[in-house]
Amino acid sequence: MTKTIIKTEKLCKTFSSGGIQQHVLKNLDMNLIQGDFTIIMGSSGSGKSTLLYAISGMDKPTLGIVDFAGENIAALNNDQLAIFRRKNCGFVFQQIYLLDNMSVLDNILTSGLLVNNNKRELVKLAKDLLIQIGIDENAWSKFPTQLSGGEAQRVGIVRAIINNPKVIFADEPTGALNSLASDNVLDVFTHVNRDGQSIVLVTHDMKTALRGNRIIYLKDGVICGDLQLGAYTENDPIERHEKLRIFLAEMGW
Ligand SMILES: Nc1ncnc2c1ncn2[C@@H]1O[C@H](COP(=O)(O)OP(=O)(O)OP(=O)(O)O)[C@@H](O)[C@H]1O
Repeated sequence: MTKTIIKTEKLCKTFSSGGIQQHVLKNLDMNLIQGDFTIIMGSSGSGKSTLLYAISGMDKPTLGIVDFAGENIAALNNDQLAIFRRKNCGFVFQQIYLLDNMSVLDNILTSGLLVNNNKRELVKLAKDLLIQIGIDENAWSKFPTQLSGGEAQRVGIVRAIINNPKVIFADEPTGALNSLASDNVLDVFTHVNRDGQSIVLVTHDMKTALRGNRIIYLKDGVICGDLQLGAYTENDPIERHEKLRIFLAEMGW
C-alpha cells in the first residue's frame, strides 16, 4: 500500500520586487509517495526550484499547506523550520557546498553530529556509506579541493543521507558533472532509493529523469503532467525511454 510523504494543498508562492508581483506557484496540489524517486521537470522559470524549496522547508510559501509526514511545515517559523529540515530533509545541489578546510569524513560527521551525538556510531555509518558509494578509504582524509567533481558530489550525497532523512531533495545534482561522473552520481541515487529512500529531484536532463519512477511536469506554476514511469533498471528497456520521450513531447518540452 502506498503512503503519502508530502502533500501540498493550494500551494502558492509569490515574489514581489519593485512593486511588481510574480505568482510563481499557483494553487498547486501535489501528493508525493514515500519511497518514490520523483522527478520534477518543466521549462526554465516554470517554478521547479521554487516548488522544491517550498516542500522542503527551505523557503516559506505565500499561501497553502505543505503537509510533510503529517506536519504542516508552511505554518512553522524560521527556527522551527531549521530544526525540521535538519531532522527530516537531505539536500543535494548542483553547487556542492562541502567545507574546504575539513576532510571528507569530517564534512559528513559535522552534518551528522547536528542530529546524533554518538560519534562512534556516526563514524561507522559514514564509512559504510562511503564504501557503498565507491569512495575508498584513501579519500576519507582528503580535502574537498582534492576530489573530482563527481567524487565531491557523491560525498555530498552521503552528507545528505547521514541523518537518515525522510526525503532527499536534489536540484540539478549532476548539472556540473561530465557524463561518467554524472552516471556514478545517478547510480548512488538509484542505490539509496532502492534501499527505500524517498527522493525528489529537479532536472532538465532526460538521462537523469529516467532514474525516477514518476515524472511531474510543471508549466507556469501548475502541474500539467504526471507520468508513472516505473522503476529504473540497469538494462532499461527502450519502451521506458520512449514513454518518457512521448510524455515530454506532449508537454512541449
Ligand atoms: N528569491 C526570488 N526572488 C524573486 N524572484 C524569484 C526568486 N526565486 C525565483 N524567482 C523567480 O521565480 C521564477 C521561477 O523560478 P525557479 O527558479 O523556481 O524556476 P525553475 O523552473 O527552477 O527554473 P530553471 O529551470 O531555470 O532553474 C523565475 O521567474 C524566477 O526569477
